[in-house]
Amino acid sequence: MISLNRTTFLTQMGVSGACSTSSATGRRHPVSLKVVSMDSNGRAGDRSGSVVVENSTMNEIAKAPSPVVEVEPKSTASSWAQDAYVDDSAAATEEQIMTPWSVSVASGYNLLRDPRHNKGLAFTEKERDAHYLRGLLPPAVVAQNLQVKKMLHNIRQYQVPLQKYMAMMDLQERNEKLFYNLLINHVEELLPVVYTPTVGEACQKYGSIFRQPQGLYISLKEKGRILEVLRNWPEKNIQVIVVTDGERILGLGDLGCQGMGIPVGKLSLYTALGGVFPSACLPVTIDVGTNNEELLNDEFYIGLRQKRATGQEYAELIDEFMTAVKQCYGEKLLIQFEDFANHNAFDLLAKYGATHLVFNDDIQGTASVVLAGLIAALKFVGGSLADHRFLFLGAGEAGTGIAELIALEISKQTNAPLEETRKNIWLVDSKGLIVSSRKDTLQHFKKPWAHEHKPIRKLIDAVKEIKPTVLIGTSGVGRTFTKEVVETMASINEKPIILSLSNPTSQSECTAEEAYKWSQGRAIFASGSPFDPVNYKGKTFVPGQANNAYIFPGLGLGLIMSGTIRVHDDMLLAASEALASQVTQDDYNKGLIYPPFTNIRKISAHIAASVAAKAYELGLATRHPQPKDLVKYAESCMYSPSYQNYR
Ligand SMILES: NC(=O)C1=CN([C@@H]2O[C@H](COP(=O)(O)OP(=O)(O)OC[C@H]3O[C@@H](n4cnc5c(N)ncnc54)[C@H](OP(=O)(O)O)[C@@H]3O)[C@@H](O)[C@H]2O)C=CC1
Ligand SMILES: CC(=O)C(=O)O
Ligand SMILES: [Mg+2]
Repeated sequence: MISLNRTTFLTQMGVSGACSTSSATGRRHPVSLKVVSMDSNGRAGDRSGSVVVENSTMNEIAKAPSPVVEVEPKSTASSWAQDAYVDDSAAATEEQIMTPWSVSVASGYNLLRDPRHNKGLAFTEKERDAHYLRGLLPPAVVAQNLQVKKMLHNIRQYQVPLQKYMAMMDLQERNEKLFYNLLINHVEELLPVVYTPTVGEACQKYGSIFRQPQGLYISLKEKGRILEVLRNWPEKNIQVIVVTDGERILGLGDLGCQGMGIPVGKLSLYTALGGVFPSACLPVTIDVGTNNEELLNDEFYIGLRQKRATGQEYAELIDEFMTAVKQCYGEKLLIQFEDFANHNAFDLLAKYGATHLVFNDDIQGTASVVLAGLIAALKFVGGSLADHRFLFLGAGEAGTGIAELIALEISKQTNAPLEETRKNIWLVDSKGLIVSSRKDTLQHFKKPWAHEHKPIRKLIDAVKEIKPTVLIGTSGVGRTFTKEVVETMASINEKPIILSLSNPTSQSECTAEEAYKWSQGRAIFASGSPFDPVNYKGKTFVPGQANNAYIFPGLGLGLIMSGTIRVHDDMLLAASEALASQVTQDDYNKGLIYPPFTNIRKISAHIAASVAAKAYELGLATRHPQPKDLVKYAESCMYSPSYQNYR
């Protein structure tokens, strides 16, 4: 049995119009949300409580009275999306995974409560008649753009960012298309609401603001039953999972189960910025406990109240998860690891990189976005990457990930061995400069950076000694780029490149204002979380946002649309080059090394096309034939947040 998304199934079955049917009580009433689920024996049962279809087979369901059908616009996009959803040849059979098969058919009261299909006041008169909505809505019929205007107005009324976040999450749970229309069309204003910095505060307070669950929670309680848990998710055709175990949420540390805000936020960017269909996205939090005492003692904490499981217990749960999702969703499922602590992150990437389509956003996505910024920054500082010296504060996932990709790019450009190109890159961790005398005590991911040098304890001394042209903050500790550090960078360089990557804003190594003021307006500056433009001595400086959000949506789209089965470093390099190529002269004139997020869908299409092209070149793409114009193809694949007409 193939699995279909709701719309595809209904369209293929040729069903249209609304209908009446019998409920469990025998009362005739308009079909409301009908959710038919099948057990392993092919029997269907009710999952909504509104309509029961017992002992039905697929054919019987197909013959069932006609439900509401979305009329898909005739475009390549919808055909790609539908193809993508039905193409689960690599996935396990229904019998193997015992997944209940579900079809939702919404009308009437339940249609208004189905976020994927709800249009609120935008339902037309015809739709109100056809779908049993008469009387359930006030008389006004409004266009989607007016709804967007109203929501934006309402959100702007909130002074507290967390309230804006909650309003956005409520909207996502109420009317998905309106949520995405609003986010896509006001991305610069709303990205800081659904993403960093506000999502950080939301995770810290997730328990107390918890209303409607989002995403899938897999805790130690579900050990041995993960396949069964995946079955409870209403969508079967998942193309991308963002998963965290909550141990390193932004620079805020261990937030346990409350890290869920991150996969939810990242996946909403997959859709808004990269055009991946929301129904194909699955946010997951793996809860193995938390070592955060404050949360363990918080009466509103939503996770397991125990210390983190480690070692074999941890590994077994992750392994069961990785096996189950591949079995359920197939080999082409993209799994993005997010905000794991570094003592697990590198090992998970190495282990599953060989068997799954996995990608660590903190290590690889961050590396790709920073490399893009550095390529663009060469316009200001001249030379090639090989001419520069790099110093990092922070030698974890982000720091060593970026360092390695820079070294790889230089190695490719100069044909110098990787070991050689690493020598211009220095990292400082919490114990000081990473040098060879520390090698025996270093974690494995730091060892390649242990160069010959006398030990140096403090960042400022490392800056004076190494004389970097580029200073990158990946420490997760705010205000560590002090006045002295920035001034020293400015005394060494005409145009010092300073990137404060740590999130959220409170953890940024310095603010935009500090970077410009202390460097007398000479710094090329970008930060992980957004800062407002700064006025210094009558001139306006616009800081860029060096955040992996520029990369992962386009990278993910490129992998998905080409049916790629493994991530390769060359794809990260291709993504960097594609992003850097999107910085316009106008952006350079403003001092920017990243293009504005306003054009992000176009940028993502270019990134997706470059990644897909690389995947085809490497023989890792499985979707054939290769589309002629990959940029156009990527654009045509993207989810549209405009309402569809219901017959
Ligand atoms: N802008 C972006 O797109 C991204 C930003 N980030 C941000 O980067 C930060 C770090 O993330 P990640 O690399 O995953 O975290 P890790 O925990 O893997 O690494 C943190 C590193 O910082 C070092 N460190 C901690 N405190 C200090 C200090 N006071 N002085 C010097 N070094 C210190 C640690 O040292 P030690 O090893 O000795 O413990 C470690 O090497 C986070 O704030 C995160 O939000 C992450 C990914 C993407
Ligand atoms: C942006 C991001 O992934 C982080 O701060 O962890
Ligand atoms: Mg992250």
